[in-house]
Amino acid sequence: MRVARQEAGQEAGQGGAAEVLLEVRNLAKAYGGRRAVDGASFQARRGQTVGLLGPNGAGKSTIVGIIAGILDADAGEVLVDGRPTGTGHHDTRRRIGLVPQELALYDDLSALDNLKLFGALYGLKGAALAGRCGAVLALVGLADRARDKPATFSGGMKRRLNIAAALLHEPALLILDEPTVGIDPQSRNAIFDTLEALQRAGTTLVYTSHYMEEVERLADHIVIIDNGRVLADDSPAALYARLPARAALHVELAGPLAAALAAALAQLPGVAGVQGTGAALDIRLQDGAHAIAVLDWLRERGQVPVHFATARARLEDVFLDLTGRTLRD
Ligand SMILES: Nc1ncnc2c1ncn2[C@@H]1O[C@H](COP(=O)(O)OP(=O)(O)OP(=O)(O)O)[C@@H](O)[C@H]1O
Repeated sequence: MRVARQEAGQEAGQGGAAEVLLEVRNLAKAYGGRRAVDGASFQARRGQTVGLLGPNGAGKSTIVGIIAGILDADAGEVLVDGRPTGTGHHDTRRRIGLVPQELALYDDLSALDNLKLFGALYGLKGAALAGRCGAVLALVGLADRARDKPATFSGGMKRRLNIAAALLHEPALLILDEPTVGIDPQSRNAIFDTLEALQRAGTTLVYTSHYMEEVERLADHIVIIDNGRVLADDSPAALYARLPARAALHVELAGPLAAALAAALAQLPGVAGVQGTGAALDIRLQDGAHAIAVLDWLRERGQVPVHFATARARLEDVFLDLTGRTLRD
């Protein structure tokens, strides 16, 4: 998959490093007095998948709305292929497809007629429109449901139809705003299959999510957003390398741990942090070897775990380290 994406960049004539397709510079937007986006900058190279990761309210939808030209920024600019997007720049906007969080489908029309309607809005007609409708339905795995109405679809199937609609005009950049929220695992996998096919074809993707595991699976670059600001902008491997805690120990005790013991636990050598209250604790460790010493320390104080498990650190912990909060509080 990565090889195919590199080739897509090379076809664009850039040799090893693909050229920048999307450039977001110092975006800012406030609603009333509240800053939703506060000086956010990042790039997507051609053929790359950028994961925009942040908790609810971080500003992701506002950023992608500005990129897609459906919201105006207070400051900053968005360039696609070096040219501005936004009001009055229809040619550039045509290079972008947006799959919004809110579904935009007509329940009374068949899946195919929905697509014909969206395609007509992009100026497609006749055989070209029919061909694109067939191609995008096949890509999202809904070819056999073309004549059915979205009213009869599951939430995940509706979302796949929404992705199909955003692809009709063959955008170079596809933006997906939390496309898997509230859908069944089967549709989630179907969406990932579709996105991986698009990656192989060289489409640049911007994927917003508050699920690190999704971003980690799909993205070759991760931009972490909180309070409208970019906190980190790196490859998954580089983000892993930053983690001060490389392992985690989950412990369930017979009863709640006294506050004084919890405080002492957090100070033990090799312990990078303790989360959780009561009997269930998540202890972050500089490396997995410290788990034995921590378990011994607890046992010596009469705190024998009823259950424990160790795990390697997750990329999600990068957010915790940056903000002191989890992605999903
Ligand atoms: N139309 C609006 N009017 C007022 N405030 C808004 C509006 N849209 C967003 N906000 C606020 O701006 C901030 C950023 O919201 P945004 O929807 O961009 O975040 P998000 O990261 O996409 O979150 P979510 O995952 O919940 O959609 C939040 O504080 C939100 O309440």
